[in-house]
Amino acid sequence: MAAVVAVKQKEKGPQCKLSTIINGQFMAVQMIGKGAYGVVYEVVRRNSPNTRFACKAELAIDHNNLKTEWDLMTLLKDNKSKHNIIGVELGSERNFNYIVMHLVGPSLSDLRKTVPNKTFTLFTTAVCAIQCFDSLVEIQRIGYIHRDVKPSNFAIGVLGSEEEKLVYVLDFGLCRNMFNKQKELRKPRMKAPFRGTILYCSLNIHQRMEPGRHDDFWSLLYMMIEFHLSDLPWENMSKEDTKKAKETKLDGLLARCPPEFRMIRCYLLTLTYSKEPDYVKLREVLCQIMTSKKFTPDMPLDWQKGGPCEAIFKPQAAVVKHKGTKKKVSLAELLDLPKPGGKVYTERDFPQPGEQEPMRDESVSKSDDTIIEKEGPPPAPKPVSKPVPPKPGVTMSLKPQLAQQRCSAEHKDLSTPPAIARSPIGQNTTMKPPVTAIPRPPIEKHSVRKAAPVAHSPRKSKSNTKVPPAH
Ligand SMILES: Nc1ncnc2c1ncn2[C@@H]1O[C@H](COP(=O)(O)OP(=O)(O)OP(=O)(O)O)[C@@H](O)[C@H]1O
Repeated sequence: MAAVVAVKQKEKGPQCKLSTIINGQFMAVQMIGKGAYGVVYEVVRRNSPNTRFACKAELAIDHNNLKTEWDLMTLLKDNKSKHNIIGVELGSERNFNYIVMHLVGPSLSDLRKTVPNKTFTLFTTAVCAIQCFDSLVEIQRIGYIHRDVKPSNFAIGVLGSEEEKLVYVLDFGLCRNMFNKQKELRKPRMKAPFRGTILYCSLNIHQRMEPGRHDDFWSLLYMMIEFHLSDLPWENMSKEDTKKAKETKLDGLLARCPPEFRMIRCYLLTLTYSKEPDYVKLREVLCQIMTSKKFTPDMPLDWQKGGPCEAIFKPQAAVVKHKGTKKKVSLAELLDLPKPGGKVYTERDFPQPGEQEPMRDESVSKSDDTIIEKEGPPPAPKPVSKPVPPKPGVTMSLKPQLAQQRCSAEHKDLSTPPAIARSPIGQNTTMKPPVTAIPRPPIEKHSVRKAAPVAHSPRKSKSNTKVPPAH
Protein backbone atom coordinates (compact mmCIF):
# COMPACT_ATOMS: atom_id res chain seq x y z
CA MET A 1 0.00 0.00 0.00
CA ALA A 2 1.50 3.24 -1.01
CA ALA A 3 1.39 6.34 1.04
CA VAL A 4 0.70 8.95 -1.49
CA VAL A 5 -0.13 12.49 -0.60
CA ALA A 6 0.50 14.39 2.54
CA VAL A 7 -1.81 17.31 2.97
CA LYS A 8 -1.49 19.13 6.21
CA GLN A 9 -4.35 20.96 7.75
CA LYS A 10 -3.48 24.60 7.82
CA GLU A 11 -5.17 25.58 10.98
CA LYS A 12 -4.17 24.47 14.42
CA GLY A 13 -6.05 21.84 16.31
CA PRO A 14 -6.63 18.31 15.25
CA GLN A 15 -3.82 17.13 13.13
CA CYS A 16 -5.08 16.09 9.83
CA LYS A 17 -2.29 14.35 8.09
CA LEU A 18 -3.64 12.85 5.02
CA SER A 19 -2.04 10.20 2.93
CA THR A 20 -4.14 7.28 2.23
CA ILE A 21 -5.40 4.84 -0.29
CA ILE A 22 -8.90 3.67 0.37
CA ASN A 23 -9.78 0.12 -0.52
CA GLY A 24 -6.94 0.07 -3.02
CA GLN A 25 -9.07 2.19 -5.29
CA PHE A 26 -9.47 5.73 -4.08
CA MET A 27 -6.73 8.16 -3.23
CA ALA A 28 -7.42 11.07 -0.90
CA VAL A 29 -6.10 14.31 -2.33
CA GLN A 30 -7.31 16.91 0.11
CA MET A 31 -9.46 17.43 3.13
CA ILE A 32 -12.71 19.24 2.39
CA GLY A 33 -14.01 19.58 5.90
CA LYS A 34 -14.34 18.10 9.27
CA GLY A 35 -17.53 17.45 11.15
CA ALA A 36 -18.04 16.52 14.76
CA TYR A 37 -17.60 12.84 14.03
CA GLY A 38 -15.80 12.46 10.81
CA VAL A 39 -13.73 13.96 8.09
CA VAL A 40 -14.64 14.53 4.46
CA TYR A 41 -11.93 14.21 1.82
CA GLU A 42 -11.82 14.84 -1.84
CA VAL A 43 -10.65 11.60 -3.46
CA VAL A 44 -9.83 10.35 -6.92
CA ARG A 45 -10.28 6.90 -8.33
CA ARG A 46 -6.80 5.59 -8.98
CA ASN A 47 -7.61 4.12 -12.36
CA SER A 48 -9.34 7.27 -13.53
CA PRO A 49 -7.61 10.05 -11.62
CA ASN A 50 -9.44 12.82 -13.40
CA THR A 51 -12.74 12.17 -11.73
CA ARG A 52 -13.22 13.41 -8.20
CA PHE A 53 -15.45 12.10 -5.46
CA ALA A 54 -15.97 12.90 -1.81
CA CYS A 55 -15.16 10.41 0.93
CA LYS A 56 -16.60 10.75 4.41
CA ALA A 57 -14.71 8.74 7.02
CA GLU A 58 -15.41 8.00 10.66
CA LEU A 59 -13.56 5.85 13.15
CA ALA A 60 -14.82 2.29 13.16
CA ILE A 61 -14.50 1.94 16.91
CA ASP A 62 -17.85 3.53 17.27
CA HIS A 63 -21.06 2.11 15.90
CA ASN A 64 -21.21 2.38 12.17
CA ASN A 65 -23.15 5.56 11.78
CA LEU A 66 -22.20 5.75 8.13
CA LYS A 67 -24.14 2.55 7.44
CA THR A 68 -27.28 4.40 8.52
CA GLU A 69 -26.33 7.29 6.25
CA TRP A 70 -25.68 4.91 3.41
CA ASP A 71 -29.04 3.16 3.86
CA LEU A 72 -30.83 6.48 3.70
CA MET A 73 -28.88 7.62 0.66
CA THR A 74 -29.84 4.37 -1.04
CA LEU A 75 -33.47 4.65 -0.03
CA LEU A 76 -33.65 8.21 -1.29
CA LYS A 77 -32.03 7.24 -4.56
CA ASP A 78 -34.54 4.40 -4.97
CA ASN A 79 -37.27 6.96 -4.39
CA LYS A 80 -35.87 9.14 -7.14
CA SER A 81 -34.86 11.96 -4.83
CA LYS A 82 -33.65 15.04 -6.66
CA HIS A 83 -31.63 16.45 -3.79
CA ASN A 84 -29.78 13.41 -2.52
CA ILE A 85 -26.08 12.88 -3.13
CA ILE A 86 -25.38 9.60 -4.85
CA GLY A 87 -23.37 7.12 -2.80
CA VAL A 88 -20.69 5.17 -4.64
CA GLU A 89 -19.25 2.86 -2.02
CA LEU A 90 -19.65 2.03 1.67
CA GLY A 91 -16.75 0.26 3.28
CA SER A 92 -14.28 -0.13 6.08
CA GLU A 93 -10.56 0.20 5.94
CA ARG A 94 -8.08 -0.12 8.74
CA ASN A 95 -9.67 1.72 11.64
CA PHE A 96 -12.32 3.72 9.84
CA ASN A 97 -15.59 3.29 8.03
CA TYR A 98 -16.17 5.36 4.95
CA ILE A 99 -18.64 6.37 2.26
CA VAL A 100 -17.47 7.44 -1.17
CA MET A 101 -20.05 9.66 -2.83
CA HIS A 102 -20.42 12.20 -5.58
CA LEU A 103 -18.57 15.40 -4.99
CA VAL A 104 -20.65 18.53 -4.52
CA GLY A 105 -19.76 22.19 -4.14
CA PRO A 106 -19.80 24.64 -1.24
CA SER A 107 -22.38 24.51 1.51
CA LEU A 108 -25.05 27.18 1.85
CA SER A 109 -23.28 28.22 5.03
CA ASP A 110 -19.99 28.77 3.23
CA LEU A 111 -21.74 30.60 0.42
CA ARG A 112 -23.62 32.98 2.69
CA LYS A 113 -20.52 33.77 4.69
CA THR A 114 -18.71 34.63 1.49
CA VAL A 115 -21.19 37.08 -0.02
CA PRO A 116 -21.21 40.76 0.98
CA ASN A 117 -23.12 41.49 4.18
CA LYS A 118 -23.46 37.75 4.62
CA THR A 119 -26.93 37.87 3.11
CA PHE A 120 -28.33 36.33 -0.01
CA THR A 121 -30.64 38.23 -2.31
CA LEU A 122 -34.29 37.42 -1.72
CA PHE A 123 -34.33 35.49 -5.00
CA THR A 124 -31.48 33.23 -3.88
CA THR A 125 -33.01 32.90 -0.40
CA ALA A 126 -36.30 31.77 -1.91
CA VAL A 127 -34.73 29.34 -4.40
CA CYS A 128 -32.62 27.77 -1.64
CA ALA A 129 -35.54 27.64 0.77
CA ILE A 130 -37.78 25.86 -1.76
CA GLN A 131 -35.11 23.31 -2.59
CA CYS A 132 -34.15 22.71 1.04
CA PHE A 133 -37.85 22.26 1.78
CA ASP A 134 -38.24 19.77 -1.07
CA SER A 135 -35.23 17.80 0.11
CA LEU A 136 -36.68 17.57 3.62
CA VAL A 137 -40.04 16.48 2.24
CA GLU A 138 -38.26 13.75 0.28
CA ILE A 139 -36.77 12.53 3.55
CA GLN A 140 -40.04 12.79 5.44
CA ARG A 141 -41.95 11.00 2.70
CA ILE A 142 -39.81 7.92 3.30
CA GLY A 143 -40.58 8.10 7.01
CA TYR A 144 -37.61 9.99 8.46
CA ILE A 145 -36.94 13.37 9.94
CA HIS A 146 -33.55 15.01 9.47
CA ARG A 147 -33.12 16.60 12.91
CA ASP A 148 -30.07 18.63 11.95
CA VAL A 149 -31.33 21.16 9.45
CA LYS A 150 -28.76 23.94 9.09
CA PRO A 151 -27.02 25.72 6.21
CA SER A 152 -23.85 23.63 6.47
CA ASN A 153 -25.93 20.54 5.80
CA PHE A 154 -27.01 21.77 2.38
CA ALA A 155 -24.66 22.28 -0.53
CA ILE A 156 -24.94 23.27 -4.15
CA GLY A 157 -23.38 21.31 -6.98
CA VAL A 158 -19.85 22.09 -8.11
CA LEU A 159 -19.54 25.78 -9.00
CA GLY A 160 -19.63 26.38 -12.72
CA SER A 161 -21.37 23.07 -13.40
CA GLU A 162 -25.02 22.52 -14.30
CA GLU A 163 -25.64 21.53 -10.70
CA GLU A 164 -24.64 24.87 -9.26
CA LYS A 165 -28.38 25.63 -9.27
CA LEU A 166 -29.25 22.43 -7.44
CA VAL A 167 -29.27 22.21 -3.64
CA TYR A 168 -28.26 18.89 -2.10
CA VAL A 169 -29.01 17.78 1.42
CA LEU A 170 -26.10 16.35 3.41
CA ASP A 171 -25.47 14.44 6.58
CA PHE A 172 -28.09 11.96 7.62
CA GLY A 173 -26.23 11.20 10.84
CA LEU A 174 -29.09 12.42 13.02
CA CYS A 175 -32.00 11.20 10.94
CA ARG A 176 -34.66 9.36 12.87
CA ASN A 177 -37.28 6.96 11.60
CA MET A 178 -40.66 8.25 12.70
CA PHE A 179 -42.53 5.02 12.19
CA ASN A 180 -42.46 1.60 13.84
CA LYS A 181 -42.48 -1.74 12.07
CA GLN A 182 -46.25 -1.60 11.84
CA LYS A 183 -45.83 1.68 9.98
CA GLU A 184 -47.47 3.58 12.82
CA LEU A 185 -46.12 6.88 14.00
CA ARG A 186 -43.94 6.16 17.01
CA LYS A 187 -45.24 7.51 20.27
CA PRO A 188 -43.45 10.64 21.32
CA ARG A 189 -41.21 10.33 24.34
CA MET A 190 -42.18 12.40 27.33
CA LYS A 191 -38.76 13.92 27.28
CA ALA A 192 -36.42 13.53 24.37
CA PRO A 193 -32.68 13.94 24.72
CA PHE A 194 -31.35 17.02 23.03
CA ARG A 195 -30.26 16.36 19.49
CA GLY A 196 -29.48 18.88 16.82
CA THR A 197 -27.74 22.20 16.52
CA ILE A 198 -28.56 24.87 19.05
CA LEU A 199 -28.43 27.77 16.64
CA TYR A 200 -31.12 26.34 14.38
CA CYS A 201 -33.20 23.98 16.52
CA SER A 202 -36.82 24.80 17.29
CA LEU A 203 -38.13 25.84 20.68
CA ASN A 204 -39.74 22.40 20.93
CA ILE A 205 -36.29 20.88 20.87
CA HIS A 206 -35.06 23.31 23.51
CA GLN A 207 -37.95 22.07 25.60
CA ARG A 208 -36.97 18.46 24.98
CA MET A 209 -40.17 17.64 23.16
CA GLU A 210 -40.05 14.75 20.77
CA PRO A 211 -38.68 16.08 17.47
CA GLY A 212 -41.26 15.92 14.72
CA ARG A 213 -41.61 16.77 11.09
CA HIS A 214 -42.48 20.38 11.86
CA ASP A 215 -39.21 20.85 13.75
CA ASP A 216 -37.23 20.34 10.55
CA PHE A 217 -39.23 23.24 9.09
CA TRP A 218 -38.70 25.49 12.10
CA SER A 219 -34.99 25.11 11.50
CA LEU A 220 -35.55 25.90 7.85
CA LEU A 221 -37.35 29.09 8.86
CA TYR A 222 -34.38 30.16 11.01
CA MET A 223 -32.13 29.46 8.04
CA MET A 224 -34.27 31.62 5.78
CA ILE A 225 -34.16 34.49 8.24
CA GLU A 226 -30.39 34.16 8.39
CA PHE A 227 -30.09 34.10 4.59
CA HIS A 228 -32.22 37.23 4.37
CA LEU A 229 -31.02 39.27 7.35
CA SER A 230 -27.53 37.90 8.08
CA ASP A 231 -26.32 36.26 11.32
CA LEU A 232 -29.02 35.28 13.77
CA PRO A 233 -28.90 37.44 16.91
CA TRP A 234 -28.53 34.39 19.16
CA GLU A 235 -25.36 33.23 17.46
CA ASN A 236 -22.73 32.51 20.11
CA MET A 237 -25.19 32.81 22.98
CA SER A 238 -25.48 30.05 25.56
CA LYS A 239 -28.14 27.46 25.05
CA GLU A 240 -30.43 29.05 27.63
CA ASP A 241 -29.98 32.55 26.22
CA THR A 242 -30.55 31.21 22.74
CA LYS A 243 -33.87 29.81 23.83
CA LYS A 244 -34.87 33.12 25.37
CA ALA A 245 -33.76 35.04 22.29
CA LYS A 246 -35.76 32.74 20.03
CA GLU A 247 -38.80 33.47 22.20
CA THR A 248 -38.33 37.23 22.33
CA LYS A 249 -36.58 38.28 19.15
CA LEU A 250 -38.41 36.34 16.48
CA ASP A 251 -41.20 38.90 16.06
CA GLY A 252 -38.66 41.66 15.45
CA LEU A 253 -36.75 39.59 12.95
CA LEU A 254 -39.83 38.54 11.05
CA ALA A 255 -41.03 42.14 10.89
CA ARG A 256 -38.03 42.76 8.62
CA CYS A 257 -38.85 39.80 6.35
CA PRO A 258 -41.43 39.29 3.61
CA PRO A 259 -44.91 38.35 4.88
CA GLU A 260 -44.53 34.75 3.71
CA PHE A 261 -41.88 34.19 6.41
CA ARG A 262 -44.45 35.19 9.05
CA MET A 263 -47.11 33.00 7.44
CA ILE A 264 -44.79 30.02 7.69
CA ARG A 265 -44.16 30.77 11.34
CA CYS A 266 -47.89 31.04 12.03
CA TYR A 267 -48.56 27.80 10.23
CA LEU A 268 -45.78 25.94 12.06
CA LEU A 269 -47.24 27.08 15.37
CA THR A 270 -50.36 25.06 14.58
CA LEU A 271 -48.44 21.82 14.13
CA THR A 272 -47.61 19.15 16.64
CA TYR A 273 -45.53 15.98 16.61
CA SER A 274 -48.37 13.84 15.34
CA LYS A 275 -49.89 16.27 12.88
CA GLU A 276 -48.62 15.77 9.37
CA PRO A 277 -47.59 19.10 7.88
CA ASP A 278 -49.56 20.28 4.89
CA TYR A 279 -46.63 20.07 2.50
CA VAL A 280 -48.56 21.51 -0.41
CA LYS A 281 -49.61 24.57 1.52
CA LEU A 282 -46.15 25.18 2.96
CA ARG A 283 -44.63 24.90 -0.48
CA GLU A 284 -47.16 27.27 -1.97
CA VAL A 285 -46.30 29.87 0.65
CA LEU A 286 -42.59 29.43 -0.08
CA CYS A 287 -43.20 29.76 -3.81
CA GLN A 288 -45.22 32.90 -3.17
CA ILE A 289 -41.98 34.62 -2.10
CA MET A 290 -40.94 34.18 -5.73
CA THR A 291 -44.23 34.92 -7.44
CA SER A 292 -45.14 37.98 -5.36
CA LYS A 293 -41.86 39.59 -6.38
CA LYS A 294 -42.15 38.38 -9.98
CA PHE A 295 -38.92 36.42 -9.70
CA THR A 296 -38.43 33.93 -12.49
CA PRO A 297 -36.33 30.76 -12.62
CA ASP A 298 -34.15 32.13 -15.42
CA MET A 299 -32.64 34.70 -13.07
CA PRO A 300 -29.07 33.99 -11.89
CA LEU A 301 -28.39 32.90 -8.34
CA ASP A 302 -25.98 35.03 -6.34
CA TRP A 303 -22.97 32.90 -7.21
CA GLN A 304 -23.86 32.29 -10.87
CA LYS A 305 -22.61 34.04 -13.95
CA GLY A 306 -24.58 37.26 -14.19
CA GLY A 307 -25.43 37.12 -10.49
CA PRO A 308 -24.49 39.86 -8.03
CA CYS A 309 -21.53 37.96 -6.61
CA GLU A 310 -20.27 36.44 -9.83
CA ALA A 311 -16.81 37.94 -9.32
CA ILE A 312 -16.36 36.32 -5.91
CA PHE A 313 -16.97 32.74 -6.94
CA LYS A 314 -14.59 30.83 -9.10
CA PRO A 315 -16.14 28.19 -11.31
CA GLN A 316 -14.62 24.85 -10.39
CA ALA A 317 -16.30 22.63 -12.94
CA ALA A 318 -13.62 23.07 -15.56
CA VAL A 319 -10.81 22.11 -13.20
CA VAL A 320 -12.59 19.54 -11.06
CA LYS A 321 -14.10 16.72 -13.01
CA HIS A 322 -16.71 15.10 -10.90
CA LYS A 323 -19.42 12.54 -11.15
CA GLY A 324 -22.73 14.30 -11.32
CA THR A 325 -25.84 14.81 -13.31
CA LYS A 326 -25.03 14.75 -16.98
CA LYS A 327 -28.26 16.28 -18.11
CA LYS A 328 -29.16 19.93 -17.90
CA VAL A 329 -30.49 21.09 -14.59
CA SER A 330 -33.59 23.20 -15.08
CA LEU A 331 -34.40 25.56 -12.24
CA ALA A 332 -37.89 25.98 -13.66
CA GLU A 333 -38.46 22.24 -13.30
CA LEU A 334 -36.92 22.11 -9.88
CA LEU A 335 -38.98 24.98 -8.54
CA ASP A 336 -42.16 24.05 -10.37
CA LEU A 337 -43.78 27.32 -9.40
CA PRO A 338 -47.58 27.50 -9.34
CA LYS A 339 -49.20 28.92 -12.43
CA PRO A 340 -50.31 32.54 -12.24
CA GLY A 341 -53.86 32.99 -11.04
CA GLY A 342 -53.59 30.47 -8.21
CA LYS A 343 -54.30 31.07 -4.55
CA VAL A 344 -52.57 34.05 -2.99
CA TYR A 345 -52.08 33.67 0.75
CA THR A 346 -52.28 36.57 3.15
CA GLU A 347 -51.38 36.68 6.82
CA ARG A 348 -55.08 36.54 7.63
CA ASP A 349 -55.16 32.98 6.30
CA PHE A 350 -53.11 31.87 9.29
CA PRO A 351 -53.91 32.10 12.98
CA GLN A 352 -51.68 34.68 14.59
CA PRO A 353 -49.38 33.68 17.45
CA GLY A 354 -51.48 33.41 20.59
CA GLU A 355 -54.71 32.98 18.65
CA GLN A 356 -54.30 29.26 18.49
CA GLU A 357 -52.51 27.15 21.02
CA PRO A 358 -50.99 24.08 19.49
CA MET A 359 -52.65 20.87 20.57
CA ARG A 360 -50.42 18.81 22.82
CA ASP A 361 -49.91 15.27 21.74
CA GLU A 362 -51.50 13.17 24.41
CA SER A 363 -50.31 9.67 23.83
CA VAL A 364 -46.73 9.97 24.88
CA SER A 365 -44.62 6.96 25.54
CA LYS A 366 -44.23 6.43 29.26
CA SER A 367 -40.71 5.26 28.94
CA ASP A 368 -37.96 7.26 27.41
CA ASP A 369 -35.56 4.43 27.72
CA THR A 370 -37.51 1.92 25.72
CA ILE A 371 -37.33 3.96 22.60
CA ILE A 372 -33.82 5.13 23.14
CA GLU A 373 -32.62 1.58 23.49
CA LYS A 374 -34.53 0.42 20.48
CA GLU A 375 -33.22 3.30 18.53
CA GLY A 376 -29.79 3.30 19.95
CA PRO A 377 -26.70 2.79 17.95
CA PRO A 378 -26.82 -0.14 15.62
CA PRO A 379 -25.03 -3.30 16.72
CA ALA A 380 -21.29 -3.22 17.10
CA PRO A 381 -19.47 -2.10 14.00
CA LYS A 382 -18.80 -4.71 11.42
CA PRO A 383 -15.94 -3.31 9.50
CA VAL A 384 -15.22 -5.13 6.32
CA SER A 385 -11.65 -5.47 7.42
CA LYS A 386 -10.67 -5.71 11.03
CA PRO A 387 -9.60 -2.34 12.37
CA VAL A 388 -5.90 -2.17 12.84
CA PRO A 389 -3.85 0.73 14.03
CA PRO A 390 -2.98 2.96 11.14
CA LYS A 391 0.50 2.61 9.78
CA PRO A 392 2.76 5.57 9.85
CA GLY A 393 2.22 7.62 6.76
CA VAL A 394 -1.10 5.98 6.04
CA THR A 395 -3.32 7.85 8.35
CA MET A 396 -6.82 9.14 8.38
CA SER A 397 -6.84 11.85 10.93
CA LEU A 398 -9.40 10.52 13.33
CA LYS A 399 -8.20 10.02 16.81
CA PRO A 400 -8.93 6.63 18.35
CA GLN A 401 -8.76 8.12 21.80
CA LEU A 402 -11.49 10.53 20.92
CA ALA A 403 -13.60 7.86 19.48
CA GLN A 404 -13.28 5.84 22.66
CA GLN A 405 -14.49 8.80 24.60
CA ARG A 406 -17.36 9.10 22.25
CA CYS A 407 -18.10 5.41 22.49
CA SER A 408 -18.18 5.39 26.26
CA ALA A 409 -20.37 8.43 26.26
CA GLU A 410 -22.80 6.69 23.99
CA HIS A 411 -23.03 3.73 26.28
CA LYS A 412 -23.51 6.02 29.16
CA ASP A 413 -26.31 7.67 27.32
CA LEU A 414 -28.08 4.43 26.75
CA SER A 415 -27.83 3.27 30.31
CA THR A 416 -28.93 6.45 32.01
CA PRO A 417 -32.05 8.51 31.61
CA PRO A 418 -31.72 11.41 29.26
CA ALA A 419 -30.10 14.33 30.95
CA ILE A 420 -29.52 17.82 29.85
CA ALA A 421 -26.31 18.05 27.93
CA ARG A 422 -24.55 20.90 29.58
CA SER A 423 -21.95 22.13 27.30
CA PRO A 424 -20.06 25.34 27.09
CA ILE A 425 -20.81 25.43 23.46
CA GLY A 426 -22.36 28.14 21.44
CA GLN A 427 -25.30 27.58 19.25
CA ASN A 428 -23.77 26.20 16.24
CA THR A 429 -22.92 22.88 17.63
CA THR A 430 -25.00 19.86 16.89
CA MET A 431 -25.89 18.33 20.19
CA LYS A 432 -25.26 14.74 20.97
CA PRO A 433 -26.26 12.77 24.02
CA PRO A 434 -25.32 13.86 27.47
CA VAL A 435 -21.64 14.18 27.64
CA THR A 436 -20.82 15.64 30.98
CA ALA A 437 -17.48 13.97 31.51
CA ILE A 438 -16.07 14.59 28.11
CA PRO A 439 -13.91 17.60 27.47
CA ARG A 440 -15.26 19.81 24.74
CA PRO A 441 -13.89 22.70 22.85
CA PRO A 442 -15.16 25.94 24.27
CA ILE A 443 -17.26 26.75 21.27
CA GLU A 444 -18.20 23.72 19.33
CA LYS A 445 -19.89 24.43 16.10
CA HIS A 446 -20.84 20.97 15.07
CA SER A 447 -23.85 18.82 15.20
CA VAL A 448 -24.10 16.60 18.19
CA ARG A 449 -24.98 13.03 17.81
CA LYS A 450 -25.42 10.32 20.33
CA ALA A 451 -21.82 10.05 21.26
CA ALA A 452 -19.60 12.41 23.11
CA PRO A 453 -18.26 15.21 21.02
CA VAL A 454 -14.84 14.51 19.80
CA ALA A 455 -12.07 16.81 20.70
CA HIS A 456 -11.35 18.04 17.27
CA SER A 457 -12.63 21.28 15.99
CA PRO A 458 -14.08 22.00 12.62
CA ARG A 459 -12.00 22.94 9.67
CA LYS A 460 -13.28 26.42 9.99
CA SER A 461 -14.82 27.78 13.04
CA LYS A 462 -18.44 26.99 12.43
CA SER A 463 -21.32 28.26 14.36
CA ASN A 464 -23.31 25.12 14.12
CA THR A 465 -22.96 23.14 17.21
CA LYS A 466 -24.54 19.80 16.77
CA VAL A 467 -25.68 17.59 19.54
CA PRO A 468 -25.13 13.94 18.86
CA PRO A 469 -28.00 11.89 17.65
CA ALA A 470 -30.00 11.00 20.68
CA HIS A 471 -32.35 9.12 18.48
N1 LIG B 1 -20.27 14.90 -1.06
C1 LIG B 1 -19.63 15.99 -0.64
N2 LIG B 1 -18.97 16.75 -1.51
C2 LIG B 1 -18.31 17.88 -1.13
N3 LIG B 1 -18.28 18.34 0.14
C3 LIG B 1 -18.91 17.60 1.08
C4 LIG B 1 -19.62 16.40 0.75
N4 LIG B 1 -20.15 15.91 1.89
C5 LIG B 1 -19.81 16.75 2.88
N5 LIG B 1 -19.07 17.76 2.40
C6 LIG B 1 -18.50 18.89 3.16
O1 LIG B 1 -17.69 18.36 4.19
C7 LIG B 1 -17.78 19.15 5.34
C8 LIG B 1 -17.98 18.27 6.56
O2 LIG B 1 -19.22 17.64 6.46
P1 LIG B 1 -19.88 16.84 7.67
O3 LIG B 1 -21.29 16.57 7.32
O4 LIG B 1 -19.08 15.68 8.06
O5 LIG B 1 -19.75 17.80 8.85
P2 LIG B 1 -20.56 19.11 9.22
O6 LIG B 1 -22.00 18.98 8.82
O7 LIG B 1 -19.81 20.24 8.68
O8 LIG B 1 -20.41 19.08 10.78
P3 LIG B 1 -21.26 18.26 11.77
O9 LIG B 1 -20.77 16.86 11.77
O10 LIG B 1 -21.08 18.92 13.03
O11 LIG B 1 -22.67 18.37 11.27
C9 LIG B 1 -18.89 20.15 5.11
O12 LIG B 1 -18.32 21.39 4.86
C10 LIG B 1 -19.59 19.68 3.85
O13 LIG B 1 -20.00 20.77 3.04
